[in-house]
Amino acid sequence: MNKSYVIGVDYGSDSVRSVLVDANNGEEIASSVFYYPRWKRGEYCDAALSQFRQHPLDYIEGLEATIKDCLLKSEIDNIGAAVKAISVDTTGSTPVAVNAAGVPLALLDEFKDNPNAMFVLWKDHTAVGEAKEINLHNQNSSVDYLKYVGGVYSSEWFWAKLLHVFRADEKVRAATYSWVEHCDYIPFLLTGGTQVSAMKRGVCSAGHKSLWAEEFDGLPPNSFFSTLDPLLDGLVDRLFFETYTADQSAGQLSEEWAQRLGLTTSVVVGVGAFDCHMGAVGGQIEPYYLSKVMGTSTCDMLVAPKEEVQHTLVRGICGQVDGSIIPGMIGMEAGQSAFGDAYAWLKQVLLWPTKNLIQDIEEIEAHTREQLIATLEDKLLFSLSEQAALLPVTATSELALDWLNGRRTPDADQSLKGAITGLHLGTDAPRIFRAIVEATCFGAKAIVDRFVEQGIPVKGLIGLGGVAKKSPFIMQMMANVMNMPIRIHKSEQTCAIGAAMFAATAAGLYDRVEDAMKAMGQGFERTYIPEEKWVTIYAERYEYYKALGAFIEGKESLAITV
Ligand SMILES: Nc1ncnc2c1ncn2[C@@H]1O[C@H](COP(=O)(O)OP(=O)(O)O)[C@@H](O)[C@H]1O
Ligand SMILES: O=C(CO)[C@@H](O)[C@@H](O)COP(=O)(O)O
Repeated sequence: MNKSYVIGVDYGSDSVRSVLVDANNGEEIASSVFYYPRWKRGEYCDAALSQFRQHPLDYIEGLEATIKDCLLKSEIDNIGAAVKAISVDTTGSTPVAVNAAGVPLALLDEFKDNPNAMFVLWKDHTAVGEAKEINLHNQNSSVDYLKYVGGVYSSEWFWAKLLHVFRADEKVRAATYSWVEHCDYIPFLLTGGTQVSAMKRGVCSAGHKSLWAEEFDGLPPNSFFSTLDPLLDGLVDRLFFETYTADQSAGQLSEEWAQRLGLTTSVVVGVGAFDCHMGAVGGQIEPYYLSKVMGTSTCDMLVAPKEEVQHTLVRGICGQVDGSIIPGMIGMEAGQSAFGDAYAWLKQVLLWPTKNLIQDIEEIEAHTREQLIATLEDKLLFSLSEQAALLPVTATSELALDWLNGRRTPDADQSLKGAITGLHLGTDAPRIFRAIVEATCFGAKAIVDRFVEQGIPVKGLIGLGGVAKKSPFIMQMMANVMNMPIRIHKSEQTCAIGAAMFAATAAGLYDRVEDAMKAMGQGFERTYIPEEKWVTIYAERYEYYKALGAFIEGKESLAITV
């Protein structure tokens, strides 16, 4: 029997990963990773301003390189003809300004080095002011357009970002015809789209970030946006009306891309969606289980049958959208803006002297310096975890707040900041690390609490993503803090595998993505069980965490009024 293969492409924050998968059983034949070169050099970004932009060429080069690499590594004869479909997931909201042909402005010579003409990465928070304005504007609207996105609009999302760019850059504004999400752009590119008006937009990005809802007959009307800012007048008519679930086809591979990749034009390209949504499917999500994709940030995904939850609005999450994860079910998303990024921050602080001062020590040869830095970079989090695991936890241990990149859920507010308290002369690096890890676990508990308070039961936890796989220390603490077992999925590339499952469904190899999930899912590798002896102290400290959060929030609003 001829085998069928599918490709899943997962665009993360730092790299794009592709997997070539046997569509019958989910066996991973090959995988390939490409780190965005311009992003790695820190180009077009300014962390102090929370500006994070990505050049479309980083994405396009990575797409070609990883898919070709997978095909080459597979060593399967005539593999090009056996690939049936490609699906793509990306971070989001990561939108870009495009011309009428759907070309991101940064691909035009005039804008090639202009960060405002590039993709505005999910973690770019330059639009904090615009998000606040959208929230106020909605309060004065006769229709609550934020009801399906948790009642609060975030600076991480589509409208806040595009309004910010329009205000900041007149030239970009004048050249813009429409705006598109990264996850909708890549399928459009692969299918050779030439008119942005014909681009198939996914319901996932549209519903969670752009305020598209069936109840509103699509996006909010032009009057909502033109009264927010006249610069937005008319834009909504150049965006989109229809949306599609990710099990549908966006078209077939164009002649140009078939040639570039060594595939055929009969390859089906699936409709795109966000990484964590496809990741939840790759990680075999079940109704009312919170699938936690734990990487740079977390995305906490939950599905529930439509008939059971369609009248329950959950406040303060990142949206509830019909079909955003599994077609036919309501997909709910919540998350933390910094999870692994909080550990990465501490790592960078601790490595600062090594990275900076060591350059001046002539006695150390250049390659030894580089080796030393690389080794420390590799080992630091593992070794901090080992030491932190040995520490006692008491009511007075150092306490931290995880809002280093603002707070996504509950109740998005990206202007909030992190904090560490309870420091003393005995506080060392492992103790600070322990407190930060604990804070990220408390942040995760606040999300579960919010779902439960709002009438959505959480029956269990599924752990996915880099941190879930790499850190037994963090996962055990998560189980202890939550007082709930957490099952870790086997898959190393859950998001890309999820994309491959959607590709197989879009190509018609399965009727429903649930069937693909069953046939291609890799199962779970281990479960962390709460340790009785720690549960009580974490429950006590969680109350301190909430009090610290309330204090910091109160202090900030005081500072603003002063
Ligand atoms: N040993 C470790 N312990 C805890 N966190 C880690 C460890 N190694 C890497 N990380 C964190 O994992 C995050 C990257 O997660 P990953 O899922 O690989 O990427 P992405 O979020 O781009 O999909 C980084 O923020 C990093 O700080
Ligand atoms: O916010 C979303 C999706 O809504 C994610 O794309 C974003 O958190 C990025 O995820 P990563 O942490 O890079 O895996």
